[in-house]
Amino acid sequence: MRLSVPSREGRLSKWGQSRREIPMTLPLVDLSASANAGNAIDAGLSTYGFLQLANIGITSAELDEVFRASEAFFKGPAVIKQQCAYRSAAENFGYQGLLEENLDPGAPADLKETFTMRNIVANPPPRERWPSDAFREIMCRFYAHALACAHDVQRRMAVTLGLPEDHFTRLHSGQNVTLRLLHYPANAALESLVEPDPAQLGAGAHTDYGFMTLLFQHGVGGLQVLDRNNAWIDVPPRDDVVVVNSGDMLERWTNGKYKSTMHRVRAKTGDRDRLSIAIFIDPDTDALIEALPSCVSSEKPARFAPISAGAHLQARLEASHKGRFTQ
Ligand SMILES: O=C(O)CCC(=O)C(=O)O
Ligand SMILES: [Fe+2]
Repeated sequence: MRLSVPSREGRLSKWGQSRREIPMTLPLVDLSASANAGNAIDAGLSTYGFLQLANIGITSAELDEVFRASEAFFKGPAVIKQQCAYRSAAENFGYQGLLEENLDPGAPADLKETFTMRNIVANPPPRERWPSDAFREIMCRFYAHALACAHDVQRRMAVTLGLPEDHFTRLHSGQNVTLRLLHYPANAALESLVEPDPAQLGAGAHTDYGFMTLLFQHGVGGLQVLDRNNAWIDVPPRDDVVVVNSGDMLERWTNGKYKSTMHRVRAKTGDRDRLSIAIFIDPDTDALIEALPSCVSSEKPARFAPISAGAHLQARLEASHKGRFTQ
């Protein structure tokens, strides 16, 4: 089954109407300090679809190790990148180079390169698809820990929504949970490789596809979130927080209560490359996403038709590939 992807204009105007103004600083929720973190997460995702979480359980040493491996890979030889090349949306694993993805399918291709890793603990691709054994071990360890931390957040969210604690975790085994390293080269590097279109972005405007995304930035900014006045608000990098945003499926699950907010990454114009790490917490393929009874009432009838998570993810990934990967 293929799902249609709304046009860029349609999506922009839809979010333009439903979102609140985004403050200069996103809400910050400290998981270790607040017994009511679930309520604060609920407030942030209902109001903005974005927030910052502190003390999620991942240490700066762990993050540094992943960022170091990421930097070494992206700086490394093209032959290794090609050995790990991305093959298909169905597999959702491997290296994509500059201009190989359009997160906004209606805009020029993204000025970034990525290494994507779906379901790598339960079902890792063979050894020869990885840059090295050490890289694979670092990524698998980080993936497992990040998923455990995300499950902790999901348990708090379920309780706040009046659901059994495991309501979301049991549908997020890892089958579609995806770790992604992203590299946005600075201008100098870009100019030597491609001729940038002035309208071209690091990552085109988009909403995320799944339940939620955890995003670690690393000193160099560029992430922007669209507010209801159609202004792009910078999300400055902080080493001590993870940015969390709700995706399309969580918006549907909560009947629009939690927003799947449009965001993008500016093209790098400074002299420093940007690195980020995203973990897409996406539901298992057979999960049926339909509005939670507690989010539907006579005043708020169900706004979205039920969908299968797998079909939605596949359709959005394929739209961003524009026929580049056909295997
Ligand atoms: O790299 C970033 O800061 C954001 C990337 C992003 O939004 C995505 O890959 O969905
Ligand atoms: Fe995103």
